[in-house]
Amino acid sequence: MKKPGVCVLRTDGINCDEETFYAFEKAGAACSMVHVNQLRSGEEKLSSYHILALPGGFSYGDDVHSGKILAVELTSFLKDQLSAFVDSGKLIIGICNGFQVLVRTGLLPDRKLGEISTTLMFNDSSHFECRWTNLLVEHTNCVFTKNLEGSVISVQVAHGEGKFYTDRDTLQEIENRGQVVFRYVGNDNSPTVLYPANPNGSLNALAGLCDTTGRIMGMMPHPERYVERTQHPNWRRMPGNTVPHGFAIFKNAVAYAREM
Ligand SMILES: NC(=O)CC[C@H](N)C(=O)O
Repeated sequence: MKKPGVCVLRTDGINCDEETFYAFEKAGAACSMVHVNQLRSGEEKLSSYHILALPGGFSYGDDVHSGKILAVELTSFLKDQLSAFVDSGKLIIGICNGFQVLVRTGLLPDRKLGEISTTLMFNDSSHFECRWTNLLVEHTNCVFTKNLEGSVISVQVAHGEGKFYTDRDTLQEIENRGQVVFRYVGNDNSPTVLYPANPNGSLNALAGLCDTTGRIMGMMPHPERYVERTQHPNWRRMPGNTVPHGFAIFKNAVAYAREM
């Protein structure tokens, strides 16, 4: 069976492309590193792929606002390609900087290119947060978290601008439509807005969300950093058959794409 194709999008400052590439290849996809300029020149086309992966990092050095410049490239030079990709029902995952890009294109929360209704802003702690966090996986129609619903997973965060923020009505709509996929949880496994379990102060402890189709998902934590047991600091004390928590997200995406 032909492997689903993943476009791992690169540009200046992206630094989690290699791990994202590795995670999707391990999950059974055929990945390509594609620089945004290759899409802009026509050398590469989004339509050649089943999944668009926006990796983490510091695209364009986080100048203006983290993810902003790449978001502008996507909603201007690549608007038609991106719209066609979304309308064809394909998958998009945005991890950390990639999530910041997705909210600044308007693809999240409502697939409205160019209409920004939410943001990821500076952490309440006012500094870069880089450590492991625990996330509750909510019951949603998100393709990436199938069969993970109700579980608590451990995933790393590494960001300076991770606080999810929006107006009260938009937040209520996101909640009412069941678009919140991940929430930061404390030691009692319940969602918290309290530091340090919530590393940035995100409203409603929101760590990731999807659009209403469940095919576009963005999250601040890095699942690609936990697709091998030995990536966890306690791996020596874990059973040999431990399934790394981040891996299921990539496996779900590839399984869905195989059926497309
Ligand atoms: N790891 C990342 O993708 C970081 C995203 C962004 N540069 C921030 O610091 O918030």
